[in-house]
Amino acid sequence: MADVVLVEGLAVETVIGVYDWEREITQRLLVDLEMAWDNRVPAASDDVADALDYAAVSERVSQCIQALQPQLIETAAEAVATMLQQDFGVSWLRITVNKPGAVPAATSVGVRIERGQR
Ligand SMILES: Nc1nc2c(c(=O)[nH]1)N=C([C@H](O)[C@@H](O)CO)CN2
Repeated sequence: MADVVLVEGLAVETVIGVYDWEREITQRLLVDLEMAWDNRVPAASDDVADALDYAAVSERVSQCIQALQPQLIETAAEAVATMLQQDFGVSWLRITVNKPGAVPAATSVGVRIERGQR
């Protein structure tokens, strides 16, 4: 399946980080998602119930990370992947989690993972 649903630059304000000072503040993560979905079905029905609802996905991704308050962005990415596969039935996904403020000399740092089969 070549079709995907995209979420790009989803800003998530959360407690995240390894160091003690990071546990006392919130920081911004930017999340990009590519999720396999057969978009021919919602295109034919014109019904959001047949679509992978990017608004619902975005809300759940934010909730997932904010509830977890992980130390590592790797942990955030893995938790989001598991949630999307289990709760939304996404068979394949690519997730990028950026932490733009983490390394002042870099525009951003982040991780990217792929899970499932296309
Ligand atoms: N691969 C990673 N390296 C680091 C992470 C991380 O989440 N993944 N986190 C930190 C600190 O929390 C850092 O962001 C503080 O500036 C260091 N390295």
